[in-house]
Amino acid sequence: MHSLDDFSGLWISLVTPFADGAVDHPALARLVQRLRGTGIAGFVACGSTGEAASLDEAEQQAVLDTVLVAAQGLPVVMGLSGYHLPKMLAAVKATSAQPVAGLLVTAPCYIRPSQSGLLRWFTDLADASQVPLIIYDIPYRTGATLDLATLLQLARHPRIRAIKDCGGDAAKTAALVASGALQVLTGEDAQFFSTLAQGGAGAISASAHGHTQRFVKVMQAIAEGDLPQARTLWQPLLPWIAGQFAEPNPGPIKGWLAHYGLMQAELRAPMTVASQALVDRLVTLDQNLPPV
Ligand SMILES: O=C(O)C1=N[C@H](C(=O)O)C[C@H](O)C1
Repeated sequence: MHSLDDFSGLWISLVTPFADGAVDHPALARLVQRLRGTGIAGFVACGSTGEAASLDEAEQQAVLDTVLVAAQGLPVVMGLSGYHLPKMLAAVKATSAQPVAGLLVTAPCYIRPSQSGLLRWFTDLADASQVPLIIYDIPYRTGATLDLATLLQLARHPRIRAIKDCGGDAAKTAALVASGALQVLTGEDAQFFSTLAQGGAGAISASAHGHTQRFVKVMQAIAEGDLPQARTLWQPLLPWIAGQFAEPNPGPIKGWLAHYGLMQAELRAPMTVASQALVDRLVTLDQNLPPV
């Protein structure tokens, strides 16, 4: 699967399993194989949920290789983040030459550029890429806020197609969806329903590693205009989603996956495993969910 025009649907922002300090490639491949037939649109490798910040370049490439093989043709988007423009340009060039559907790219973290600096950053990266870019708007991680006007200007670039919206600004989300300029994918799992109901294109989600078919069915019900059915499926999931972010992501989802024997609950420092109390709470919530 190569470059994609349409990023709509549910994308799983994959965790990176570890075993004894190393990337656990067999567990990663099993996870992808387990999820690929659930009705999702595709996978994101090396997002924030994938602990990309703790992987060196060779490990990131190896994760991408494993996901591309295991996905068996389902689209794969690669996460890229940094604050050194020449290094980012090199990473964009090298990664976009591979069979990825797109790149998920953050604003530069820590340095807090102006809006014109952000415009330049994303334009330079999009110019260097052979595949579309999804702007990963996450000011609470990067320290940089992208204004609506900046995003609308970026949307004019032929290779900037979508936004992963963690902007925390409901008015900006609504205006972006209404503009039709970019496909809006929520990156805040609790806003899955509201983004889709407003006409957003989908989600890039960490928590949808679990109860994936329920997420997909909510999406389908909204697309069919069946809001009562969508609400019935969605509302019982909310405490579970809140639990997934009650401690730093991806500790809870890794703990939950480990509880079901799908991988080890291992993170790289300074990220930490979820508390046993939280994992127990998530498992109890699983048991109380009505069937889909
Ligand atoms: O890695 C991601 O993509 C996601 N990251 C968010 C975060 O910053 O923790 C959460 C979202 O579900 C997906």
